[in-house]
Amino acid sequence: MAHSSTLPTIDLSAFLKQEDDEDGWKKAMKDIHEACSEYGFFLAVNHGVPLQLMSQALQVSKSFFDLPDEDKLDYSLKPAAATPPIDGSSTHSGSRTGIIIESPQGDKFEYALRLALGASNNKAEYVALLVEAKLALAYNDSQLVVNQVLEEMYPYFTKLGSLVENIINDCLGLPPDFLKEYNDDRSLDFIIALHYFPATETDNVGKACHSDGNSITFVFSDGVEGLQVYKDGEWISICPPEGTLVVNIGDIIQVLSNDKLKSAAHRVVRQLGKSRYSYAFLYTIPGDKLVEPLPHFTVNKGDSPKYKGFLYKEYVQLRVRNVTRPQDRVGIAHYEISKS
Ligand SMILES: O=C(O)CCC(=O)C(=O)O
Ligand SMILES: [Fe+2]
Repeated sequence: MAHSSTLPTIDLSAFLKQEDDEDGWKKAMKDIHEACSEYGFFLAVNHGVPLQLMSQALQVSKSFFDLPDEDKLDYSLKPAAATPPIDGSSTHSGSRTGIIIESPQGDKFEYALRLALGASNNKAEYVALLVEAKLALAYNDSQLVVNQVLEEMYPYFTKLGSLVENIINDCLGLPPDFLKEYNDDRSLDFIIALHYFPATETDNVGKACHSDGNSITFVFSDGVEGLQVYKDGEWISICPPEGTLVVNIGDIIQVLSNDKLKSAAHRVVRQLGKSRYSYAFLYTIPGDKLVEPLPHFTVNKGDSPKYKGFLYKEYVQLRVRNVTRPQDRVGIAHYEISKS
């Protein structure tokens, strides 16, 4: 297993090529299992997303975020106009307005809007877009350029999400297609283009320490460092080479697997004098799914569940409800069953 910035780098080509490569396949499975149990993160190469598309996406993102704020805010949905926030308070984080290019239609959208606002409460601006809502967009020139690239990227990431989910299914020893059948609706997956501002002398928080609330996340960035993963009391800086994807397990998989796989804490630290651009693709599950430790990892093995069950949408709402009060933010520990 190669290590880059101490995170394992895994070659996914064995899963993507036509001809059989049983050895490559077995090795990658073993490496992914180890990485996801130990770090909750790995780096992926030969992942099937065209490298040229990834670099084009970063270019497009830079030109979009370079627009004057007034122009960008024209594309922003005002959250207050969308719906009253869940707890009656403002969902705006205060420091910057999230830039959401979206069409305000239906629950799914509003849910995703809150999700996106909640996910980025720090010194970054971002464009978030639901995979399935893209067709409802009213295009204009500036949106078009971002959207074209996003649209082109979706099928690759959706395919990759399903591939990695399947690998995880097999790593966990679940019945074939178990996770695929559980996670059978792609409409809440979304992609975020992020722009982190340069750090100041007094503030370098780009994204505060968090674990991802979804199922699996894929991130790529412009080579400026910033992402850090927490492991054994230390922060590991991750700066993957261009074209490499950062893949991480989210809270859902951690709960389903009763902690067999890890949803690791991570953060983004801004650099002095440098902007940083990244994209995150969030593979989620439908909001009405019950998330609880599966019997395969509890009763069937004589182990106690480590979490109470919950509906995914309830968890999302809890996560974003206190976006203005970081001290009240809720993470997966909220559902932990205490050991005493
Ligand atoms: O920008 C990054 O590198 C990571 C973003 C992230 O952690 C997230 O969107 O959850
Ligand atoms: Fe994250």
